[in-house]
Amino acid sequence: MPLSNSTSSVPAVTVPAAEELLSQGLRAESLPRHVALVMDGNSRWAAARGLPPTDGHEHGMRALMRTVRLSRAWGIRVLTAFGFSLENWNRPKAEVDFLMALIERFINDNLAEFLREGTRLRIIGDRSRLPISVQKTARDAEEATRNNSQLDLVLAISYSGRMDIVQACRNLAQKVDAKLLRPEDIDESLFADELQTSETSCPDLLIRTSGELRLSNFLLWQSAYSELFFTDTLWPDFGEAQYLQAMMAFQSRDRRFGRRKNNAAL
Ligand SMILES: CC(C)=CCC/C(C)=C/CC/C(C)=C/COP(=O)(O)OP(=O)(O)O
Repeated sequence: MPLSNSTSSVPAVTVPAAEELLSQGLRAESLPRHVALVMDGNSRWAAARGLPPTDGHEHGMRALMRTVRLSRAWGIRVLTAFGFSLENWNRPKAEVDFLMALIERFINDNLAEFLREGTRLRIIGDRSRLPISVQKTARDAEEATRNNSQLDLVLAISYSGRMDIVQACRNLAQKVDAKLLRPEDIDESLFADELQTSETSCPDLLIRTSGELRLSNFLLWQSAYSELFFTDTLWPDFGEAQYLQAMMAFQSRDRRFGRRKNNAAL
């Protein structure tokens, strides 16, 4: 099942069908439902070629779209990608401006494909800090794709996991203050309902590229039981081979969620 060519500038990739996944040693029925991505290493990729960081981000955008297409073809239901952290606002203005324009271009260039292929786009993070045109582009794309159900593509932009936890606490405190809730009513489920990810399941697999071994403030609450996969590959080089490797690793893990295997007695 080769993936159809799209109208965007990103080259199409060849995507294996379920039988091909099997031939690669993957079980199609136990792929992760939700994959989270920390797309790290764009600047190092560019520096290694004597290019400015912006070139790395440009190629990083292509790698993201390759990953979106592979995810859709493999039947992964949610892909959450860390596109810009709250801390990234401290980067040089020219790089920030470039990234904002890139995010807007990513949405505009791929909206037709999202609509055609059933991808729902959602943004999490502090969108009030985004340029007005990015806010509008994001809002319009979210509205246009809201009934799509093949793949949820969640872009974390101006995002901070800690900040999301803080704003959830504030919301709950206000509800307690307004006597809509008692403190003792607050449990994990009510708390998760206040997070920006309330509509989404927690990631089964979290991938970070570029050899860094940390979460960097990404999905802190949600990654409690995510399987972590780290690769030295720099994000712009992330492609089908690396994604398959992450899937293989995921399928080799024993997910117990703190329980004893098969509830075996001592
Ligand atoms: C949402 C969207 C359209 C994104 C496309 C572009 C993209 C992948 C952006 C990620 C931005 C980012 C700060 C990456 C980390 O690379 P880095 O500059 O920190 O690289 P380094 O670790 O080598 O310094």
